[in-house]
Order: sequence, then structure tokens, then C-alpha cells
Amino acid sequence: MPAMKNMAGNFFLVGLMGAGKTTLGRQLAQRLGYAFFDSDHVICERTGVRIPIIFELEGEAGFRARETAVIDELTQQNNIVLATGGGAVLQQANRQALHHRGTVIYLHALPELLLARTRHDKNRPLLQVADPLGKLTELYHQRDPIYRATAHIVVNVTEQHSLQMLQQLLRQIENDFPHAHAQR
Ligand SMILES: Nc1ncnc2c1ncn2[C@@H]1O[C@H](COP(=O)(O)OP(=O)(O)O)[C@@H](O)[C@H]1O
Ligand SMILES: O=C(O)C1=C[C@@H](OP(=O)(O)O)[C@@H](O)[C@H](O)C1
Ligand SMILES: [Mg+2]
Repeated sequence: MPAMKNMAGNFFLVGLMGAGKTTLGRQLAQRLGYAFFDSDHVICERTGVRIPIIFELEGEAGFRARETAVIDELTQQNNIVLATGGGAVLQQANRQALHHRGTVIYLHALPELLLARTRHDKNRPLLQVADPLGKLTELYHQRDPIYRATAHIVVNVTEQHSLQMLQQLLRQIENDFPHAHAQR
């Protein structure tokens, strides 16, 4: 029953590193006139350090605990767009909060494209390895089924630029959830 799907008016973006969650999320929020949040940015603002430092000092587990707290807090708002970090769906609590408190959009992209978009960035600790394509392929196989199970909408990310991606995303939201942003 689409009209009931997203009473809170929220949109949550999930997907692997480099899919464009942060970029497209900001543009979607601007288009809808919604507030935009990125869970990674909120964590960095609150800790005062970049993500690699959190991984270094507290390990991935420490980062995940902070991520879960921030996602629980942010998803309780209304009329927001939230770009999550790629690993947010690993925690059951996050999957529940995202799925039930808004419309979840999975930006699906293949490892080769994700590599092209992340290869020069040092801010993603999980990809600072000898074989980042191998790592992205491994993460893709682990996480793709989880993203699909959590999402209400799957958008295929291609080489098209972000404004074209936004148009495609808006069309899919309209088609699949014509009432999804009725509270706007
Ligand atoms: N449609 C696009 N076309 C080309 N580059 C893009 C596009 N969307 C995002 N990017 C670039 O890809 C990189 C990863 O995007 P980002 O939004 O940070 O992804 P995520 O938050 O999913 O990890 C950034 O350098 C961004 O500028
Ligand atoms: O996939 C992951 O586990 C991670 C993705 C990152 O966010 P982006 O998906 O925005 O790059 C960031 O949360 C952290 O480096 C861990
Ligand atoms: Mg991001």
C-alpha cells in the first residue's frame, strides 16, 4: 500500500562506497526542500576527527557503534534525506530503523564503477588495501543481498552524471511510491 509506506516523508540512501549516496542525497534533498544529513559527516562533526582516525583509534566496531547511535537518532526525524555509510546495513538495528522510518533507496553499482570513483580517495579505510577492486567485489557479494532486502527502491547507477541520476531517481520514486513525499 504505497500511500502508507513513508508517512514520515523520509528518504534513506544505502549502497556501497562510491555509489553516490552523499552526492545524490544532497541533490535529492535540495530538490525536495528537505534537510540533508550524512551519517558519516555527523559522526565526524561530533568526534572532531575524520573516519580513518576513528577506525584507527576505536576499530571498525567502535565506528559501527557510533554509526548505529547516529542512524537511530536521525531516522526519528521527518522530511529528511539521509545518506548512510556503505556498511550501515550490516547492523540489524540499522536495517530496521531505515526500513520502517522512511523509503530506502539502494544505489546499485558494480565494483568496477565503484573503484573508478573511490580509487584516489584516502578517506575510506576499508579500501586502503593492495587490491581495492577485489575488496569491493567481496563487499558487493556480501552486501548486495542485504541492500536489496532493506530497500524499497533499487536504482541502477551507471556512468551518467549526477543530475541525470537524480532525474532517474525522482521518476522511480514517483512510479513506485506516488505518495512517498505527500507530506512535502
Ligand atoms: N553521477 C556521478 N558521476 C560521476 N561521479 C560521481 C557521480 N556521483 C558521485 N560521483 C563522485 O564519486 C565519488 C563518490 O561519491 P559519493 O557521493 O561520496 O559516494 P558514497 O557516499 O556512496 O560513497 C565522489 O568523488 C563523487 O564526486
Ligand atoms: O562501506 C563501509 O563500510 C563504509 C563506507 C563509508 O561511507 P561511504 O559509503 O559514504 O563511502 C564509511 O561509512 C566508512 O568508511 C565505512
Ligand atoms: Mg558517503
